[in-house]
Amino acid sequence: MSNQGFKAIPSRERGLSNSSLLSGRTLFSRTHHDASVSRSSALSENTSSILNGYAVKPSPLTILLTFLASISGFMFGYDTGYISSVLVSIGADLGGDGLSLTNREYITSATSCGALFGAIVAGTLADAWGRKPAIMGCNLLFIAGASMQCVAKTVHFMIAGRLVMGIGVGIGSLIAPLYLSELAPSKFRGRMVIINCLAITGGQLIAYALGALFSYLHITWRFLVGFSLIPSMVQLVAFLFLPDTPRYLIMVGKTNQAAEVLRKIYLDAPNDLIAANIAELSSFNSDLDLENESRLHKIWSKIKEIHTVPSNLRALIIACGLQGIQQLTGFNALMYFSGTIFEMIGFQNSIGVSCIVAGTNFVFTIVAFLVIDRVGRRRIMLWTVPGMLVSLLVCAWTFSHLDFNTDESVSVTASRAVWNLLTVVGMMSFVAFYASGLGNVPWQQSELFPQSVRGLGTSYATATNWSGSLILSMTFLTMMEKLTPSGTFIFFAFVTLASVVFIYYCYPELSGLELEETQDLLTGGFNVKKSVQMAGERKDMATKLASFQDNVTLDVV
Ligand SMILES: O[C@H]1[C@H](O)[C@@H](O)[C@H](O)[C@@H](O)[C@H]1O
Repeated sequence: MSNQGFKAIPSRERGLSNSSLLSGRTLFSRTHHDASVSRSSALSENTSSILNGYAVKPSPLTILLTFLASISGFMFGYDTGYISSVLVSIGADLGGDGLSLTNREYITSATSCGALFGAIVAGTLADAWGRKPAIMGCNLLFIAGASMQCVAKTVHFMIAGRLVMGIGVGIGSLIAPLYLSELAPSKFRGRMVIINCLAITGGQLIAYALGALFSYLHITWRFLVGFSLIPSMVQLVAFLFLPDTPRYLIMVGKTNQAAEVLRKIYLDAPNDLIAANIAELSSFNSDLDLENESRLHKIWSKIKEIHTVPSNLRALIIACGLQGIQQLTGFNALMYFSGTIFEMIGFQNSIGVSCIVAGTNFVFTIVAFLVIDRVGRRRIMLWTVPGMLVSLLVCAWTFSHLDFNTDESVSVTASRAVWNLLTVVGMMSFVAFYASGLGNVPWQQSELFPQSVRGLGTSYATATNWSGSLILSMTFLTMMEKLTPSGTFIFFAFVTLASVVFIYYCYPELSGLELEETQDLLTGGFNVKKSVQMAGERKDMATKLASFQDNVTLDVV
């Protein structure tokens, strides 16, 4: 097939934004006279939206890529999830009389430290090598890290294995949602990224459940770690045969390959439309302007671009803000320490109770999956984050009626049982509200940034996430001791209140927007009101298009 129709032209030669949208549109309408096209172009804004109309349901390739890319999410969840039961079962396997508290802390936080480092470099790697090689690179790190842990005989070697695996987790936590966002037709984008979140929470649940099962059956923890080798090998081998995202391929000028992938995503779309779409996407590609620059110069230009272009800076504030509040509102404290908390208030089976937290998290991620593209990111957040706030206050209140005496076995009186039950209900409702919104929406981060700084921007945001997770895991138990459990949960409630204000004023509705349209929206302000109005218009347009298609089908019949 000829490359002529969609030769990538540097943006400076063509002019950006609206004019480029026009060029794609005009090229398309000039070259295509199909009836279905003129009806779409009458209703749509750019070729991506027109293409979107052809994605009635996700194509087989889209489904395959979504599930295979989400293995990275599974690894993220499984690797952060199995450690709590491994720590309990290691005993003296790493030498000495068993693990000291400090060693436990080092082994646990090595993964978060590695992940923080991985997140910082991941965006730049993804831009330099491509999304697909970055996914394969993190598989190699998973495999190396897990193998090191399986054979570890000393604490130091175990920590090194956790660190190597952590770097893979950090890179994977950025690349999988980035890969999915760049691949997805915009009407499925939210759900496709949430499938990766389902894999994270599912991985955590499976790790907890297997941990409980293995310790019950007295199976060595090394098998629990070794199990993680299977999904990483599957993903590594599968990606040898799978493509990179069309947007990345266009970014590096491989337009023929991009066309091939687009054809498999939008099965019924005419070739001219795909050519026009590639021409349009190329016009957003400022990387072509830097074609002859050194790699270091390119990186520096991107760093400058993300801080000095106001719309990029706003995107950065939103992405880092959401990732920061995802962690600092305290969810992972429950994920990592719910067993400890429940033990403190007199529950016997702490691993079982931790499964309840992980299970609720997983189930409500399914709820988010079902509603995100229909209800919208902003609306979900404005409904669920206040719910988290109320649940945290309930927990603070019930904690104040409980005696946190870890040394004595507490006899369970009737009134204590009621407070215990209320505490569990408060925590489960906190987790449910979290998982329906804040647990997932921040991972839609890629849609905030334009192609040229998408890798870098998501690196900042993912690094914020891992820093928050590290801070929380290092301070939570101390906070419980110094501020009291009620005080700690009131602190989280304050952070949650501030988050509601942040979301209300700074987070526009991005559902249904093409990735290239976000930059326009964030120009001149956060434009929250305008975004809500545009979301309404897009919904109307989708309804009109659907009824138009129905009528055309009826006419044809
Ligand atoms: O989105 C995920 C998910 O909510 C996980 O359950 C949590 O452990 C992660 O920190 C978070 O990033």
